Amino acid sequence: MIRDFIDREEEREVLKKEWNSDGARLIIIYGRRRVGKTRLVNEFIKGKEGIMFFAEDVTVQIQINGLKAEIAGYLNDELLQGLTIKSWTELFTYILKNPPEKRSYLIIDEFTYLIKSDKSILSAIQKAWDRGLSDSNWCIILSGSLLNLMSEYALSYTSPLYGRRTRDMLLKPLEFKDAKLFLSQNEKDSLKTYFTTGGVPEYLQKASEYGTFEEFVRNEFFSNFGYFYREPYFLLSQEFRELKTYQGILSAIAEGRTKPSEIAVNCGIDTRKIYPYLEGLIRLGFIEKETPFLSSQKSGIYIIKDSVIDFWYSFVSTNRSEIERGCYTNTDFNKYFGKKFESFVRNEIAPAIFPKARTGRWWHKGEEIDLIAVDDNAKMIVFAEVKYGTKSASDALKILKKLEKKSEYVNNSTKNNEDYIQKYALFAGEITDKDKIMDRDKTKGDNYLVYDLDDMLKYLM
Ligand SMILES: Nc1ncnc2c1ncn2[C@@H]1O[C@H](COP(=O)(O)OP(=O)(O)OP(=O)(O)O)[C@@H](O)[C@H]1O
Repeated sequence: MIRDFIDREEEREVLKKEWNSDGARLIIIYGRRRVGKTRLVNEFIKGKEGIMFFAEDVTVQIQINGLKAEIAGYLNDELLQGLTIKSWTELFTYILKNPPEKRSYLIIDEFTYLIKSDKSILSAIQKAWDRGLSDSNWCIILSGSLLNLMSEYALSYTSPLYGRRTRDMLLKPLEFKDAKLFLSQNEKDSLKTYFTTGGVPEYLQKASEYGTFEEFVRNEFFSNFGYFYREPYFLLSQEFRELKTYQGILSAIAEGRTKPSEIAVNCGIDTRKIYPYLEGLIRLGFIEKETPFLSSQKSGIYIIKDSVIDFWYSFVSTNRSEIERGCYTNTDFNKYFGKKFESFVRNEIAPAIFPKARTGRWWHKGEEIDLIAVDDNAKMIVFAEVKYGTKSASDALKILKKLEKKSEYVNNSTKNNEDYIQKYALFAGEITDKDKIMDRDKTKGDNYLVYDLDDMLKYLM
């Protein structure tokens, strides 16, 4: 079933503007596998004319013949149909000399398969572009999911396409407010599913087949035949050759070893040599480097950003023999959800509640604050604690008082917030008798802020 197209309004707007601009356009769309690049392009071309070419991992000559046939068909060009074309330069020279009369799209999906077979396609496009293709009616879109190849050959400063492309677009996974539209689970289960799949449309589609989170992970992660059982292997093996090192890195981080030196030990390599591997995983969007907010500290820790990778390395990779035997029965994911809930609040809820603030996590010498939001215009700083579970009003008050005390460390270590209004917030999954909180300590007025999941989700509407 093809479901209704969800969100991507900004991206569609950008593509529309490109289409309506004068002259040829050269757009590069990239993003992780399954994120929706092909679907976005398919939505964009509705009601327009042109060529959509799906590149395959085959020989160069087959790739050239394939694109040639598509172009000849679209331009109704029998001469081109009969020509023997042996190189990308020949084909793009032909395209340059025979432009379409009206605005037309030329989309190459999985462009990285062409780069992989023969890098001369890049200079062939560049030369044609410089010799006049840039004045034609073509709106060219090159889309790719092998992110290391896209970064190195299509996007970098040294790429022949650099300076020619009119737009590049990194397609990111959807945020929760859109991701949940795929699912028919209740709000809590939808959030758990989101913490497991991230906002990757194809994964959400898979999850939409299940009414509960529990049913979904049991069938699709913790089963030999599940969709996700081998997915991380597939994703990594498409991008890298030294699979063992990358797997070692992801296992180490999932187990909480987040410093480069700890990760390197886990992989059995020298700390200095770990950085290129970490960079490769950052390019894929699988991990990210985090440094403490409001600090000049450059060295940071590495955390897993991609939820499927995180969940898989947290639960599947370490329990494979039980899963293979069909007897894995874990249902306690609270520690994992706690971690994901924190980043969800930092990345999606805090920007919705404090849209003008800079936000981040702070830590220093064993002390940690889950979220700090600094609004320089309003001269306000909000310190926040994030708790996934259920808290009572009296727990909440204790947490907020402790947080207020802890915030002094930040003031002491950064020494620049003295004249800012300071507020203290608790974000919790559920808060029983929430209304009592303000009554407990009238002196605090609205400097104490409390949000449960229902409050938070209202900000996403
Ligand atoms: N915004 C969206 N709304 C609804 N469904 C979507 C959306 N984006 C993608 N999908 C669906 O998710 C699935 C994966 O999308 P798509 O094939 O476009 O991803 P892709 O990035 O091109 O993947 P790959 O790089 O692996 O080829 C498809 O079934 C598609 O219809």
